[in-house]
Amino acid sequence: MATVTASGLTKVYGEDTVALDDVSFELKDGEFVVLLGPSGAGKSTLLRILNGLTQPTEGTLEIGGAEVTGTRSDVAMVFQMHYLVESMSAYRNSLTGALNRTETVDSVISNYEEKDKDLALEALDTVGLLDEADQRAGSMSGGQQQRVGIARALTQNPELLLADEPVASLDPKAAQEVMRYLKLAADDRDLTSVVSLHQVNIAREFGERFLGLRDGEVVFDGGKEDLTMDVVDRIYYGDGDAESETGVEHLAET
Ligand SMILES: Nc1ncnc2c1ncn2[C@@H]1O[C@H](COP(=O)(O)OP(=O)(O)OP(=O)(O)O)[C@@H](O)[C@H]1O
Repeated sequence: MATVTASGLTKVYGEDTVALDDVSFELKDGEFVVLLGPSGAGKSTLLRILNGLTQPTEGTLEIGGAEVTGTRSDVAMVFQMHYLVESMSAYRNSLTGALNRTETVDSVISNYEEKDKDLALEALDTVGLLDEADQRAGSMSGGQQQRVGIARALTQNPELLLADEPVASLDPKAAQEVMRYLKLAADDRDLTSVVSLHQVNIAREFGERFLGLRDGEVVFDGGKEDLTMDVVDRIYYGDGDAESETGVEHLAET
C-alpha cells in the first residue's frame, strides 16, 4: 500500500511534444485506478514517471511521502508484452521479480533467498498458476503468460503496482481473466494500483476510480457511476468542452 501524490507533472519530449501537461492527483492507499485515454494522451508517459523510468520536466511525484527520483524496488510494472524467458518455467520467471530487490552480484549468480522462492510461489498461487509452476513459459497461452508476468511483478513485493495496457494483445475472454487475477492480486495485497486500459467495458468492470487523459491533461477523475458513455466519448473524442464538463467538477470533488 502506498499513497501517491502527483503535483503539476509535466513532460515535454524534445522541443515541443507535450506528453503531460500539469497533471495533479492523489491516490489513496489501496486504490485501484484505471487510466483511460486515446492513443497519445500520455498514459504510458504517466506510468513511466510513476515507475521512475522517466523524469518529469516539471512537477513532483511522491510515493509514500517520499519524492521519486528514479526507479524504486517497491514499484512494480506489468507490461503489455510480458517479456518472459520462454525457455524457463513459470516459477523461474516469477522468481526473477525478486531481482529488482537483490544486489547485482546475487542476481548474476541467481542466488535467491528462501523468502524469494516463497514469494514467487505465493505469487503464482495468487494468479491461479501454482499447478503450472513447472510448465515452460513458452508453452503457455497468452493469458497464462500475462498472469506469469503479474506473478513476477508480485514477487517484487511492491507497494505500488502499475500495468501498461496489460490485456491489449489478448482476446476478450483471456483479457477478462487476466484482469480478474490482476484485481484479485491488488485486493489480496492491498496494493495501490494504476492500470491503463483501452477496452472501456473491461475498465468499467474492474476499475474503481478512473483518470481520463486527453492531450496530456486530466479531463476526468471519478468513479464508475460518473463514467457515462458521454464522458467516455469526451475522453476519447473530445468536444472542446471536456474539461469544463467533466474534469474540473470531478477534480473539485476529489
Ligand atoms: N520517448 C519519446 N520521445 C518523444 N516523444 C514521445 C516519447 N514517448 C512518448 N512520446 C509522445 O508523447 C505523447 C504521449 O505518448 P504516450 O505514449 O505517453 O501516450 P499513450 O496515451 O500511452 O498512447 P498509447 O495508448 O498509444 O500507448 C505522444 O505524442 C507521443 O508521441
